[in-house]
Amino acid sequence: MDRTVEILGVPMDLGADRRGVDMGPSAIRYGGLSDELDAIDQATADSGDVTVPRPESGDPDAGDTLGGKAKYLDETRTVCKRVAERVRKAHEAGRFPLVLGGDHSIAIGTANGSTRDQSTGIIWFDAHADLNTPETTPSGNIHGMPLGAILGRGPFDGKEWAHCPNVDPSNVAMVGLRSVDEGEQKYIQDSAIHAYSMSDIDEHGITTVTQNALDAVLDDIDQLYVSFDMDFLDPDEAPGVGTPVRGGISYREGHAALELVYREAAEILCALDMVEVNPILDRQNRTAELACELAASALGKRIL
Ligand SMILES: NC(=[NH2+])NCCC[C@H](N)C(=O)O
Ligand SMILES: [Mn+2]
Ligand SMILES: [Mn+2]
Repeated sequence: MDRTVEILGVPMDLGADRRGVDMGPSAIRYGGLSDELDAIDQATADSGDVTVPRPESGDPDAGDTLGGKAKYLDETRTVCKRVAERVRKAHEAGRFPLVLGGDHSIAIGTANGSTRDQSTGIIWFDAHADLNTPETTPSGNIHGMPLGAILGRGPFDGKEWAHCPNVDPSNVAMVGLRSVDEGEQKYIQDSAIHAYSMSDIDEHGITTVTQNALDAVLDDIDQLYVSFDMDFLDPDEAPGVGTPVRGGISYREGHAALELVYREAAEILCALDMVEVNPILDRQNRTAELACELAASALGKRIL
């Protein structure tokens, strides 16, 4: 793409039970992200990391919980506002933000920094729906809530740091689902959001499903934001993630999905995040290296 890609790390692990995803941005950089992007002549600028409070310095259950269960909500709000601010500045400078996680709660920041005044579609590649709220969450972990927050579900409604009014559920598609909680299932049934599970991928193949997801959201939007949770992939391929779920996407399917996103929507892509890399659970940085390769596919890398 013509725009310079601005790499922004968010060493955040307050939204997940398992520690370690805070080291994701380092592992992805170490895994060769800028080399991968150099190789496709993609200009990059690394603007370092957003400051994130350490879990040791806070109490998960202290402070605001939006009337339900939401661990480290105050800290998460602070981090997401910082991410949004940095992402907004990247847009103002004409750059394309590539946000490295960190747990998936940081997507609240990417979305809020990207959708101020443009109607935005989202493709959410993930084993999970991440549609929970403090009222529906089984865990209290905010990385299970970012899409719920962005869509203003339940107590997130109208919260300025979280809810993105320029994202309509009918312009959001989730791809790769295989672990969905009861409250999430209800929202999927009752709202206009598009949901594609692993069963859909079994039946139709990743290319058709990704194309359907794109067709479903590309109507009437100015721009497209892609959020990529590494647990979309099968744990055999991506063992270094916080919440692995068997039965996921293969190596080639991962690339095929993102190559298609680039082919169909490069012009209107506005931001990408690569999240949930947990180096502690990884095997010789394989998951982080895969995240680098996949980011390159999303940004235009081709085999031939
Ligand atoms: N971004 C993720 N890996 N999310 C996992 C969420 C797991 C579960 N649905 C929860 O809400 O706790
Ligand atoms: Mn997930
Ligand atoms: Mn996720």
